[in-house]
Amino acid sequence: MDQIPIEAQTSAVSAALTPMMAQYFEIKAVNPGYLLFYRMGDFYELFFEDAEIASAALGIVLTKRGKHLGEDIQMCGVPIHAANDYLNKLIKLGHRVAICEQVEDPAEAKKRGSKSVVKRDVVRLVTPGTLTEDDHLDARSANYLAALAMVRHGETDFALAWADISTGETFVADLPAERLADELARIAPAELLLTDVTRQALVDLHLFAPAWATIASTIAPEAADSEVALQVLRRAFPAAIFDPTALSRAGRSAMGALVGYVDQSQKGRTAPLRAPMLQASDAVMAIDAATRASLEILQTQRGMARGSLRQSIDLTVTAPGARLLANRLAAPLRQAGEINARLDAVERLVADSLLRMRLRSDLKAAPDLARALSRLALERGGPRDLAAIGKAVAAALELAEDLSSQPSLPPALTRLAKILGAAPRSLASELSIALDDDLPLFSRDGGFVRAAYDARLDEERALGSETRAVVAALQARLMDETDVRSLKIKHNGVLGYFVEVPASHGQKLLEAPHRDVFIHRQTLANAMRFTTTELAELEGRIAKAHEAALEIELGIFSRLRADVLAQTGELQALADALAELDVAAALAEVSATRFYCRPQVDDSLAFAIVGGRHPVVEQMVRAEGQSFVANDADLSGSDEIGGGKLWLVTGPNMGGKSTFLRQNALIAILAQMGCFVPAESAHIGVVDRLFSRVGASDDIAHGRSTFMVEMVETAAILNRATRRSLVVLDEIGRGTATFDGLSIAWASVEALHETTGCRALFATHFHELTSLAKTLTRVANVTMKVREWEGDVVFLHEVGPGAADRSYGIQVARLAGLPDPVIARARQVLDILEQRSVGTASSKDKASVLDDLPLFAHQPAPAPKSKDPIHEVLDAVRPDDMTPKQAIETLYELKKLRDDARRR
Ligand SMILES: Nc1ncnc2c1ncn2[C@@H]1O[C@H](COP(=O)(O)OP(=O)(O)OP(=O)(O)O)[C@@H](O)[C@H]1O
Repeated sequence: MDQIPIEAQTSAVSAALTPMMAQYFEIKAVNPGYLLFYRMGDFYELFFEDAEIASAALGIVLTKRGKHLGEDIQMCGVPIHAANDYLNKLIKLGHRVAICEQVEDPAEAKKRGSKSVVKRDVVRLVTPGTLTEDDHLDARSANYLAALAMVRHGETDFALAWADISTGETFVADLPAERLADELARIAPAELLLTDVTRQALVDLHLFAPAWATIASTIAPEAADSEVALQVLRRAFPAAIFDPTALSRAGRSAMGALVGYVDQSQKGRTAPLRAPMLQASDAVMAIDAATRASLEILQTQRGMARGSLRQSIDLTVTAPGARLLANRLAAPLRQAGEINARLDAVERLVADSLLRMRLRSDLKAAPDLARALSRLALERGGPRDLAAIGKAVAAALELAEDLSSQPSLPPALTRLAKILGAAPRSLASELSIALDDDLPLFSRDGGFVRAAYDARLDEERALGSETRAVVAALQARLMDETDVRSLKIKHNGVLGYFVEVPASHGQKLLEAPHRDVFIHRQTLANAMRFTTTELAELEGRIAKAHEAALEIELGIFSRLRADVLAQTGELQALADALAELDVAAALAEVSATRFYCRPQVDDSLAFAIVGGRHPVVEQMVRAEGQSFVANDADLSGSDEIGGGKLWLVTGPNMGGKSTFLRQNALIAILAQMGCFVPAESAHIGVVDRLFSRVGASDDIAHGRSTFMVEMVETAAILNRATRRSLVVLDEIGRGTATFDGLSIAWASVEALHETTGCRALFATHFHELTSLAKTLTRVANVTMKVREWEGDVVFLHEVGPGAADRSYGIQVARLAGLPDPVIARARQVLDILEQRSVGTASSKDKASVLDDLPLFAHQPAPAPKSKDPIHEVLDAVRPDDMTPKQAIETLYELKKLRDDARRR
């Protein structure tokens, strides 16, 4: 546990308990639901229940000090210098914190009487959705605050507004109830604001997802009132850039709640929220939460970045680029025109590797402009943020130069070049002239303005250093006068400047004649410290010069800050352009280095992939020195033939079905986000909704079994998929009795084919389903090829026409290490079951055969395997006796034997 000196925490409490507690309760009462960080000297103190919560969460000592209504007051505290870390921990655990500062000098309070309490006020509410500091944020992910509003007028019932106050991005969308879950899964807000009434309505409609409970923050009904919202929004955005009446009532209400909450949390400071972008519901590919999870788009099902699509293709070189890439992956487009415009930019950069390299290298010099700008606007920024803005502008100008010399740029890149070229050059040069190379984090620390930038500042600084020379001269003189050669003038935070002599010389200075000059300050074990009137005077002069210099620096800081904020709009546009260019160059880099191809994207119902690969598994397989087997998929259809094709995929476990299914869904996502795809060629008619259920798992936490989850999700697909959708389903119906499962799978395939007409891949172990291809015209059977070799199964990972005749379940079980007796027994049972189904025995006989099957005790020993040439070689080998040359030759021999066996 962290130990914080208790005396330091408690002295102030016992000194003025009652009036201070009164103040504490007053502040606490207006900030319900927040842990109150109550500033006392160098600590933030927490009391009562807050103290219990914080001490448990942070692992810090809980103390008791003083009494309130006869009860001990629980208390704990965190030191100011470490407060950020503690705050971070609390927010990550889902707490909300009110920061209450002393807002007057304690000396002022004393003037009102010795018992007066220093005035305090809450200066900021810190919640998961309102973070701005780099320490609290993941640089490469957005941090959204969302507000969900409901207006039950029969028109648009729900609207969602969301913003990242660390960058200013703001969005609003009207949403039908059934799309709420999809949108929230896409945006993944850190905090969701809603009223109790809205929450209850969602619960009643069975729309309140359990996961939302952890991010929900309740707001008062007035905060979401659509009329109040109008006023809030008119105050927040100039009429020229945003007209709140253009929003639906629900939209207004959501935006009003969002802006109101941000204002309240920042206590009078204005977050640089941008005019909200209206999101049309048909602009992006609909991908529900289960599909996102199953395809592991932004993170794996275990919540890890490693292994996700995002991690695999994120070659961006800036944090804003990484955030934009994640947003694009989460929201692939639906308009072929827009998709192709993005692809044009990528294609241009794929073709010109020199340009791509230059852009990526120049982009590296561009810091996170949007976040620096936001911190400056919220008065939380320092000199480094100013410098970041200057550097980003300089990088933008450099990039504009790179692009301007290029012939035949596609419109998307021309647009970016134009925005980058318009970056405020004079601002960047002013910032680079003004700011030093080595910068402190806070402006209050001073020392960040370059020499020769401001004549008055130089003067004060010179005065400061001159006076330091005077101190050195004084030291030399005192040395001579006292004849103590080891006399030194030193400085520390407690005493300021002082004269120090070794203890052995101390007595001399306490006596005449020196005692008239030297005033004793402190005696240490081996030194004695003094001051002199002259030294105190000098110290005053140094402090004054330092103060004057700091004041000038702070003046320069606020002027530069104002210059920057005056150009907020232009700088935000610049930040967008930098991020867009980074994404285009990164996607081009992925596409070029991994041999992706440009997909043909149009409004047809095509889905023809030649030589498709799984973007993530391919990387993993390659890392292990193996090669990935490319596979074709053709689900293309047309309205004339009633929709797209449905492929029934059979094959053993581990055969590569899931990989094949997922890779096609991921190829659709990559194409529609504007990236090349891992294939030799791809023709994709825009997919409106993507559904993927691959490897469903149970949801015990929410009381739903595997089978129930699977059925709920299948229902969602059958009800919501359209002819333009792509559906990827794995083993529907496996979680129940065979005949029930088969019937459900059968009926689902029929429904997808007859009613929906979507393009679909349907993997199954029910081989009976493959007969559907005979009756349903757009259904085709494909299978994952395997080869049997000496009782083992070799997976070729190759998709070919036809249906699997066997499941190879027992071979896979053996590979997985099931004990030999169990495997042998399984083979016996399988033989008998297979005989039954072929019908070589009467049913009575079959039943009795099964009854009579010997159990483990009587079963024969597993048949000896035929001699394996590889084992023979291995048995003969004695590594200790081999030379390196012999070893390598043996390795070649083994590999050849394995390859020969495979070919057999
Ligand atoms: N096309 C491929 N090329 C190379 N290796 C592959 C390919 N497809 C799959 N694999 C490898 O095979 C492993 C198993 O694949 P996958 O999980 O897709 O099989 P499956 O048939 O879906 O099995 P299950 O039904 O048990 O989930 C993968 O982890 C991967 O290492």
